[in-house]
Amino acid sequence: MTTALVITGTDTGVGKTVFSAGLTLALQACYWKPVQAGLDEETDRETVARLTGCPTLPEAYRLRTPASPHLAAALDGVEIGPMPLPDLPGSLVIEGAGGALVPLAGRRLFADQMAEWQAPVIVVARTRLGTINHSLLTIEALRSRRVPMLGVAFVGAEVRDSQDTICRVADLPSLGRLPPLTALTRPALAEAFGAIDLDTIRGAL
Ligand SMILES: Nc1ncnc2c1ncn2[C@@H]1O[C@H](COP(=O)(O)OP(=O)(O)OP(=O)(O)O)[C@@H](O)[C@H]1O
Ligand SMILES: C[C@H](N)[C@H](N)CCCCCC(=O)O
Ligand SMILES: [Mg+2]
Repeated sequence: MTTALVITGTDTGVGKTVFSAGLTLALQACYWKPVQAGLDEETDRETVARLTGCPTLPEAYRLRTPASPHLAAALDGVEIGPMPLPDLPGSLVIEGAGGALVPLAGRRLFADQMAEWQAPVIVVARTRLGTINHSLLTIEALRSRRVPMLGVAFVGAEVRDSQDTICRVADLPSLGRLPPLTALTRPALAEAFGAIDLDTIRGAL
C-alpha cells in the first residue's frame, strides 16, 4: 500500500522541488509530480531524479506551457481530471503545482485534489518578508477544505520571528528549514536535510 506525503507551497518557485528531492532522498521514497506545466526546461521529475537517483513516476499530465495548470491544459486541448493516488509499495512524495489554490480545471483547485487524497501535507514556505501572510492564507485555505497538514517547512535564510509567528498562529509544527545552498548537489542536499524533522515526517507514514 502507498503511504503518500504531499508537498505544497505558498507560491510557485518557493522550493517545493528542492525540498521534495531532499525528502525523497532521506526517505528513499518514490517521487511523483502529477501535473507538470512547462516542458522546455528540466522538468521537476527530471530534477528530482538527477538530485536523488530515486525512482520517479511519470506525470499524469505533461503540459507544454509554463503557466497555471488550467491554462496550460486548455492550451494543449486537454482537461485535468481527478488523479487517484497510485498504488505502489513504500513511500511516495507528491509535489503539487504552484500554490494550493492553483486551478486544475474550471473551479476545481489543487487543494480540492489534496482534500480527496487525504494524505498528510507539508507546506513549503519562504522565509523572506511577505511569508507570514502567504503561509497563513495557504494554511487557512487547506484547513477549510479539511486537508490534513503535518507542518511547515521553510526554505531560505533564517528569519526567526516570521517562522515562529507562522507556526504559532497556525498552530502547526515547524518541520525545519533548508538554508540557501550555493551548490545544489546530492551531498549538499542530504547534509542540509539534517535540519529537517524527519522523525515527525516518518511518524505520519
Ligand atoms: N535551498 C535552496 N538553495 C538554493 N537554491 C534553491 C533552494 N531551494 C530552491 N532553490 C532554487 O529556487 C528555484 C525555485 O525552486 P523550486 O524549483 O524548488 O521551486 P518550486 O516551488 O518547486 O516551483 P514550481 O512551482 O515551479 O514547481 C530553483 O531554481 C531552485 O534551484
Ligand atoms: C509554471 C510554474 N513553474 C508552475 N508549474 C505553475 C505555477 C502556477 C501559478 C498560478 C498562479 O498562482 O498564478
Ligand atoms: Mg517544482
